[in-house]
Amino acid sequence: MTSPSFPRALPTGLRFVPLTADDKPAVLDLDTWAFPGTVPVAELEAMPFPLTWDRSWGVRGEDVEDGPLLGIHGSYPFGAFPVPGATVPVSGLTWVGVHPQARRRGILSAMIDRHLSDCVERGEPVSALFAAEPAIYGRFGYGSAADDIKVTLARGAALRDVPGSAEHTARIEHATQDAHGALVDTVHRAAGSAAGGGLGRPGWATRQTPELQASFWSDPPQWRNGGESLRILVVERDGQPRGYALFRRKSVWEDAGPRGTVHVREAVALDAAAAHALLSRLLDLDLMASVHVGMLPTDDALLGLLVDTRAGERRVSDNVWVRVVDVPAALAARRYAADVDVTLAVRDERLASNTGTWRVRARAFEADVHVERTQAPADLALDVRELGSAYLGGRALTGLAQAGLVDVREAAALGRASAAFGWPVAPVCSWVF
Ligand SMILES: CC(=O)SCCNC(=O)CCNC(=O)[C@H](O)C(C)(C)COP(=O)(O)OP(=O)(O)OC[C@H]1O[C@@H](n2cnc3c(N)ncnc32)[C@H](O)[C@@H]1OP(=O)(O)O
Repeated sequence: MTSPSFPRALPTGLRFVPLTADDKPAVLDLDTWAFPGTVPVAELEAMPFPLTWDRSWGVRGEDVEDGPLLGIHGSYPFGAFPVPGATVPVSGLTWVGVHPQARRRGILSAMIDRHLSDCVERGEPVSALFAAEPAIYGRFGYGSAADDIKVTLARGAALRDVPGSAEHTARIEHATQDAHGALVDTVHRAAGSAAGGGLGRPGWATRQTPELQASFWSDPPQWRNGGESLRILVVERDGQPRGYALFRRKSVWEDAGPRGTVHVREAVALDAAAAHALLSRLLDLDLMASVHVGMLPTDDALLGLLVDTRAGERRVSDNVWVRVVDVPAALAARRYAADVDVTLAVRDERLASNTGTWRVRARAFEADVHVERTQAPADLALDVRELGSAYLGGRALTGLAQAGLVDVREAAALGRASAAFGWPVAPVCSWVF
C-alpha cells in the first residue's frame, strides 16, 4: 500500500501529540466539550476507559507542552472484522472531538488524514465508524453501509409459536463481566458466524480489546438514565446458552398504575426457538408496559416472530459507516454472492492510490477473488464513498445508481455487480463503538 497523496496539515500553530494514559483527564475534558453531558470529569475518570492508547492522538498548540487539548481521535483494532464471507483488519475510528472554540478550522480534516495514513501504515484496508451526525463523514470517503432497527413493543405482544421454544430454561441475573463475559462473548460470536447458515453477518464486530470489554460491561449509575443496574436474561437448552438479552427496567408509575419500560441493550439468539424463548420472557415482565429493543439487524429473527407484523413502533437508523482505505486489498478480502467480472472506475480524493479502474473477478461465495488495475473501460463509476456503502453487502449498487451515486456505463453490468456485491445476511453491528 502507498501513503495518502494529500494528507492535510493541521492549521498553523497546532501539532499532533501521541496520547498516553496520563492524558486521560485532558481527553475526558475535551470529550465533554465535544459531547456535552452532566457527569463531571472527575467521575468519568473513575470509569473504565475504552481507548487503545497507542492508537490515539491529540491536537495541541505548538508551544504548549501539556494542558488542554483542542482535538482528539482514536481507533479500535478490529483484527477480525466480519465482512461478506471473511474477516478483515479494520480500524474503528472513534472518540473524534474538536473543542468548540477550535471548530471549522480544519482540525478534523487533518485528523482524518492522519487516521487514514495510520490505517495504511498498519495494513488495515478498511476503516469503520458510527457517525455522530450523518453530514460529517461522507466528505472523507465514508459511506453509510448498514442500518439497524430499534423497536418498541407493548407488553404481551403476540408471538408465533416456534417449536422448541418451550424446551428452553431461563435465568435472570445481575449482569457482570466476571459472571457473564465469557458466555456473552461466545454466544455473540456464534450468532455472527452462524447467521445465514454459516455465511456470517457482516459488520458483527466483537469487543476485541480488554479495554473495550471492561468499558462495555461497566455499568456506572450515571449512565443508567433512571433505570436499574444492568441485568441479563439467558435462555438455555440442554444446559447450553442459546441466547441472551442485556437489559434494564425502569419503573414508571402513572395515575392508572405501573407503566414501566424495559430497555434491551443487546439481544442475541442462536436460532428461532431461542429467539422466541428470549422475547416471550422480555414481553412478560411484571409492572412493565413496553419493551424497547435496540440495534437489531433488519433481518432479525425477533421481528419475524411477531404475529402482527405492524406491532410496535420501528425506527431505522444508520449503523456502521465504511471507508475503503485500500481498494484492491479490501475488494479481494471479501466474498461475492454471485459470479462476477466487472470493471469499476473508483474516485478517491484523499487516497490517490485508490483512484483508477479496477477489475473484480470472483465466483459466487468462493474465496478465490481477483482484483487488478486495468486500462479497460469501466462498467460502473463511483466514488470510494459509495464503494464503502456497498462493501458490507447491505446497500445495493442498483439503489445507489438510481440515486445517481453510481454512474452506469455498461447497463448490463449493474444488476450482475449489484447481486454479487450484495449479501444474503443483513450487515449490522450490535453495539456502538
Ligand atoms: C466516529 C466519531 O467519533 S463520531 C463523533 C464526531 N464528534 C462530534 O460530533 C462531536 C461534536 N463535533 C465536533 O467535535 C466537531 O465539530 C467535528 C469533529 C464534528 C468537526 O471538527 P472540525 O475541526 O470543526 O471539522 P473541520 O473544520 O475539519 O471540517 C471539515 C469539513 O467538514 C464540515 N463539517 C464538520 N463538522 C460538520 C458537521 N457536524 N456537520 C456538517 N458539516 C460538518 C465542515 O464544515 C468542513 O467543510 P468544508 O471542508 O466544506 O469547509
